[in-house]
Amino acid sequence: MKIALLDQLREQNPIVFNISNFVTVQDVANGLNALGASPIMSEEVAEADEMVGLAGAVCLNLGAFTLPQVKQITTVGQLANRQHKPLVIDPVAVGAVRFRAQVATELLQTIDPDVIRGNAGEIAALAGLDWQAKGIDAGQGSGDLVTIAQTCARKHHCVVILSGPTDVITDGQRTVQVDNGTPLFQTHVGSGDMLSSIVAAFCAVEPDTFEAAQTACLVFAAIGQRVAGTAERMGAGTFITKLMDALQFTTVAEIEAVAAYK
Ligand SMILES: Nc1ncnc2c1ncn2[C@@H]1O[C@H](COP(=O)(O)OP(=O)(O)OP(=O)(O)O)[C@@H](O)[C@H]1O
Ligand SMILES: Cc1ncsc1CCO
Ligand SMILES: [Mg+2]
Repeated sequence: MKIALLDQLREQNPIVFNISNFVTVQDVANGLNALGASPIMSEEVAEADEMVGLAGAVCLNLGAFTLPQVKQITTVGQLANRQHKPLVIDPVAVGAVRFRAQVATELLQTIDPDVIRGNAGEIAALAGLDWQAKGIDAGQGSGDLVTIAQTCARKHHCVVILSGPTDVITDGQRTVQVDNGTPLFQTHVGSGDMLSSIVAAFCAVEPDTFEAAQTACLVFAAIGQRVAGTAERMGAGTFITKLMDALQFTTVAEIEAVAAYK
């Protein structure tokens, strides 16, 4: 685990090009910015080539697309592949909505992501395994999470992050599990979207995407865990405010002190 990559990220301040959703776009921009990356968003396909060109990595969030946006998302993904920029996909609610699953499946036939980041319901759907997803949430299932993540990684030939109380990060062969975190993440819609964009930021500074992905998960979850530990009864509003502060100020040493992974 290369936790020191956080210092490298802050030093390099990589540009991360995000196609976000209208629900969480501001969290994604401010989360990246607070951590030390440089976010940029766009909805216009005419500037896609230039945008991908200036980015260190690209994150495509499938949270609330329209059909014209699917065209833009596909073009941006293809440009990222062509320009050899790391590409992260967040397949929001593909386990709960058939239309989304169909669009995501088609997208994955035309572009090659470096990382797919989703919760159990989303990753199980892309793995083709049984699970009862609930809207944007993970939902219920009885399958083994490591097996689900590995199946998805082997099927789509990329690194997969299955996030939740424990994050599973795998390239289909190697697997790491991050136990840090706090249930407070679930009180803020967009925690997952922030994580996906932060994974892209780490991919921009570390060519080994398996290393980048696991470090991003550990850094984000450990920072949230430290925030949760600062008050006995913290609510959703305070958590996100303090999380933004902590993304900015938490040091590598402070993360190393709480890091829990196997
Ligand atoms: N119960 C939990 N305990 C500890 N950490 C958690 C818990 N649930 C989620 N997390 C953490 O929250 C972050 C977001 O992951 P999550 O799986 O909730 O994403 P998501 O379902 O896509 O969220 P959303 O779509 O609402 O943005 C990750 O860092 C994960 O480790
Ligand atoms: C609530 C919601 N609906 C579509 S996207 C989104 C935010 C989580 O990605
Ligand atoms: Mg999500």
